[in-house]
Amino acid sequence: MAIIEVRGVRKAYGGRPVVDGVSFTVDEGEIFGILGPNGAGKTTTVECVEGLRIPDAGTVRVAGLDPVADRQEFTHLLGAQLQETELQPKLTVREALELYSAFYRHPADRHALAGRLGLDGHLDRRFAQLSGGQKQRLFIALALIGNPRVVVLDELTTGLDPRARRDTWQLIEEIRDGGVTVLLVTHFMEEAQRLCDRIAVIDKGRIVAVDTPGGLIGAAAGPTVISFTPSEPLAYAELRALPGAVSAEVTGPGGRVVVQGTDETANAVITLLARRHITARQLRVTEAGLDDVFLDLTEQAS
Ligand SMILES: Nc1ncnc2c1ncn2[C@@H]1O[C@H](COP(=O)(O)OP(=O)(O)OP(=O)(O)O)[C@@H](O)[C@H]1O
Repeated sequence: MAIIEVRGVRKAYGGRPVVDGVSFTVDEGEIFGILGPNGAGKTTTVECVEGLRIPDAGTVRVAGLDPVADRQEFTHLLGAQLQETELQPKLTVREALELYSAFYRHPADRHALAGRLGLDGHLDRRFAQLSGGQKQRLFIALALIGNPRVVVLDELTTGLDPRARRDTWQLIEEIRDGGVTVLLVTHFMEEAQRLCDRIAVIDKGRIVAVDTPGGLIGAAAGPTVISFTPSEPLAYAELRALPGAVSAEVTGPGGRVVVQGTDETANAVITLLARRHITARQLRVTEAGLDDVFLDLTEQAS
């Protein structure tokens, strides 16, 4: 059942539409990703969901509540980790958790939450002394402290090292497994592919696709990627003309060829190479990733 319903939301700044008729629904218990290039309107969209910006047109409902008109009830329903959040540098982790839990009628158990987020060993540490990963874990704790049904996480893992990012992914999965619906804004394809049950791809203020990661990849123009380093150069036009090929390019100093297409394209590449007596080093045939889909979708729309 849908817990978030966004219908025809529009927002313009200085007459320039930055969110242009966005509609989507998020089911309870999902991790729903919002993916798109810089300036696509992702943050504006989720801030309309959070009630931090007021749409010029359209409606937002979260568990039936209007984020602006039903503000008081709404704050108990939704927890948000904001992009570029800062706290007072001298505030300790313990003080931040105490302060934020005082805002809510039924706050989560602070000690259990700190333990779950690996903050229990840092309770007396000041905000300014925390590492990037520890700050992010504190922001997640503050987003969860009101025991929300929905949590919004905006570019949560930007700036984290690969290990901290993976630890954060695990935390997000645990949050979802605890029954909380997660709305996640991200730039990272791997993150979206690994975590999200469904993804809305947004470009220039409009949604260009909504599907599961597998559904998006399956519907891509070229779901198969063939890459190899030929012993002799191959003409781009010849590769592009192969059956099912949607793109062909030579990448890197070694002249590595990357062709995107279908299984039929893979067979045609092999036939072409055999006919020309060209050896293909490190021939790889892989499924397209979400990054290929993202580039296809956002290029198509431009
Ligand atoms: N308060 C504002 N006043 C004027 N323009 C704004 C305001 N907020 C956002 N914009 C503009 O709206 C557009 C969409 O911004 P938004 O932050 O929603 O994009 P985004 O997809 O989240 O981008 P990013 O990935 O870079 O964070 C951008 O061109 C931005 O400059």
